[in-house]
Amino acid sequence: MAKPVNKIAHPFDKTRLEALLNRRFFYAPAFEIYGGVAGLYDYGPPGSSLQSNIISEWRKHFIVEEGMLELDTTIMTPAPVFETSGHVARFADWMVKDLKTGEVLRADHLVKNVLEARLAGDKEARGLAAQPQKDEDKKKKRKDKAKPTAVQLPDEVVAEYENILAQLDNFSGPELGELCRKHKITNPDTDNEVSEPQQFNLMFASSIGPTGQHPGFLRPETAQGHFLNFSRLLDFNNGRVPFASAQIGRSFRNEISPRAGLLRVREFTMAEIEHYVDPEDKTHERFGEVRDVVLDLLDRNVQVAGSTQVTKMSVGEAVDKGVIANETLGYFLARIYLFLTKIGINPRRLRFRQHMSNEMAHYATDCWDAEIENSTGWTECVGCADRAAYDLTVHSNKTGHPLVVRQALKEPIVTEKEAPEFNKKVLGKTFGKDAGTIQNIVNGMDEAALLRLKGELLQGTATITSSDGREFTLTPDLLTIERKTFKQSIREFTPNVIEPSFGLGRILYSLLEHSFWSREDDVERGVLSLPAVVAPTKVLIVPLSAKEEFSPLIREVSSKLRQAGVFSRVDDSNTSIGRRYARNDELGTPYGLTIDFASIQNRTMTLRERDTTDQLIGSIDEVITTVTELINGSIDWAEACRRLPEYDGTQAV
Ligand SMILES: Nc1ncnc2c1ncn2[C@@H]1O[C@H](COP(=O)(O)OP(=O)(O)OP(=O)(O)O)[C@@H](O)[C@H]1O
Repeated sequence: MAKPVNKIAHPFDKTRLEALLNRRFFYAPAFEIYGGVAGLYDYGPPGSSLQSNIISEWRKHFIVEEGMLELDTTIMTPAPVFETSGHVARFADWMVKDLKTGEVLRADHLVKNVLEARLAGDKEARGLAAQPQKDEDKKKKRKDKAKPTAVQLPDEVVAEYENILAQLDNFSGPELGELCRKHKITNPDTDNEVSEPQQFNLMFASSIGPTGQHPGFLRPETAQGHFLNFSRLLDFNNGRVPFASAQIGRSFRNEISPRAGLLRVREFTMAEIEHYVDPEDKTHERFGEVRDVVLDLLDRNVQVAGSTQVTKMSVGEAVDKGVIANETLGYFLARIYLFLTKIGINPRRLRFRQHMSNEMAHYATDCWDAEIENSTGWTECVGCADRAAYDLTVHSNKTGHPLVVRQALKEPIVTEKEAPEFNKKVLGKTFGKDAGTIQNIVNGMDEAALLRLKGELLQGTATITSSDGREFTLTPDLLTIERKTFKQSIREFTPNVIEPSFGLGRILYSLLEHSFWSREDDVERGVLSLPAVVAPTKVLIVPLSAKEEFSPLIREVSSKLRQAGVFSRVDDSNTSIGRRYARNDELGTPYGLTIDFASIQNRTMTLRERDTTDQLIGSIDEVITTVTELINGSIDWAEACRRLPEYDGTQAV
C-alpha cells in the first residue's frame, strides 16, 4: 500500500518555489540579457509543456465535451471595433502619481496594499500575527508591498478598513482619491503624497499600413473576434441557438505596474468562450448534470456588508434561490470548478465571487469571478459574465450588419395595429430630401402617437416635429393611417452572451503554488505534485547508468510508451538514481521507471510514484500497461499497488 503523503512537511515557502521555477526554467523574464521588461515573460521547456497540457485539457473539457465552435481570430484590430465595443472610452484603470518622484501606481492596488499592511501591523501589535516573517523574506523587500509596522488601530478603524477591502472593486476613481486623502495613504516606497487618480487606457495602440492613417490596437481580450463573426458562426450552426464559440490566444494589456510575476503581465494567453442564448430562455439542457456541484460562493450582498465569508451551496440551490442569475451561468460556474480542480487546483482555495453593482459592466446582468488563493491573496483567474445583448447590438448598430437570430415560430403571432401608408410620390415632391426624415419619424411612433396623428389627419392637417426641432405639416393626400392585421411567422432576436474568460498564466502559477511542497527529510529539494494530466513529462526512464548495454531496453520501453501515447524522457546522466529522481520531482514528473542489470536478465523494472516515493516491481509489459492506465486516469495508485508487488529493494530489478 502507498504510504500516506505528507505534503505539509514544511510550510509553503515562496522563495524556494521561485528559485525552483527559475532553476528549472519554467519561465523567466523576457529579454533578460537586455535588462528585461516588466510584465513580459518567456516560458521554458517545462513551463511551455505545462501550459500546453492545461490548454489541451481545456479543449477536451470545454470545446470537445460541449461541441463548441473553435475560432482563431486576429490580434491586431482596427480602432473602430474597440470604439464601438467601448474599450477606447472605458478599458482603463485608475492610476496615481507620486507627487515628488512621478512613480506611477495603480490606485486600487495602492489602497489595498497600504490598508492590508496597516491591518497586519495591528494584528502583530495585538499578538495575533500568524507567522513571524523569516529574515530572508524580510530582506527581500517587495517593491509593491507596504511593510507592516506593529501599530494597534482603534477597533472602529479596523472595521472600516476591512469594510473598504471587502468592496475595493466597487470604488470609482474619485472615490479612491477620497480614500487616499481620508486615510492618509501615501506611496509606501517613499512616503510621498500621491496625485488624484487619473484614468489610463490599457490597450497598446498601433497603426495598420504604411500611411499611419488606420489606427489599430493589440486586442486586450479575444472576445470581439467572436462577436464580429457571429453571423457566420450562426450559419455554421444551422441558424440555431444556443451554441458557443471558443478561442485560445494571446491578449495584451499595458498594465500600470506589473509586479506580481505571471499574475499580472502585459502579454498573456486567454481561453474564452462566448455562449449565445435566447434572452427569453436561459435554461441549460445539461444543467441537471452539475446541479449538485457545491461551490464556495461569495455573493455581492455579503461583500457590500463588509464581509468575505463564503457560503457553501450547490449550483442548483444557488440558481433556484436567484443567487446566480440563471441556469446557463450556473452551468458554466460548475464546469469551471470541475476543470480547475481536475488540473490540480486545491478546491479549498477556490471560491466564486460575485461582482458588486459598480464593479460590473453597465450592460451585464450578473458576473462571477473564479478566484484562486495564492501567496498574494485571492486572485481572479476566470471571469464569468452574462453580458446580455450588448456586444452584438453595438456592432450591429454601428455596421448595419444584422447580428440576430431568425427563428420560425411554431404558431404564427397575429396582431392588429395602426399602420401608416405614405404616398411617396407626393411626399417626395412636397418635401424633397426631408421625405425620408418624415417617414422615419412616423414609422418610429408608437400605437398611441399613431392614433393621435390619425385623428389629426381626419381633421385635415397634422404637425410632426423632427429631433432637431423642425416642424412638418402633413395632409391626408400625403399619408393615411389604417388598422391592419399582421401575421408574424418569424421571431427575430439578438441573443444574449454568457462569457467564461480564462487567464491561463494566473491559473498556471496558482497551480504551481498549490502543487509545491518539500519532503520532511530534504527541505532543499522541492516536489511539484502536478496531476499526471498536466505534468510536463509523464514518465522518467532511469537506467542505472549510461552504459551501452541498457540502450536496447531503453529504446524498447521508450517506444512502447510512445505507442501508448505516454510522453517520457530518459535521464541517463552521470549521477545517482536518487538525485535524478529528486530532480524530476522538481519538474513534477509523476512516475519513474528504473532499469537495472537485472532488467536485462529478468525483463522486470520498477515503477516509482513521485509523491510517496513508493516503488512497485513487475514485468516490463505489466509495468508499461499499469503506468499507461495511471496516466490516463483509468486506475489510481492504490489499484496499481493491488496489481504489482511492492519493491523492497531486495528483489532483482
Ligand atoms: N494583466 C494580466 N495578466 C495576466 N492575466 C490577466 C491579466 N488581466 C486579465 N487576466 C486574466 O484574464 C481573465 C479575464 O480578464 P478580465 O478582463 O475579466 O480581467 P480583469 O477583471 O481586468 O482582471 P484584473 O481586475 O485583475 O485586472 C482574468 O480572470 C485573468 O485570469
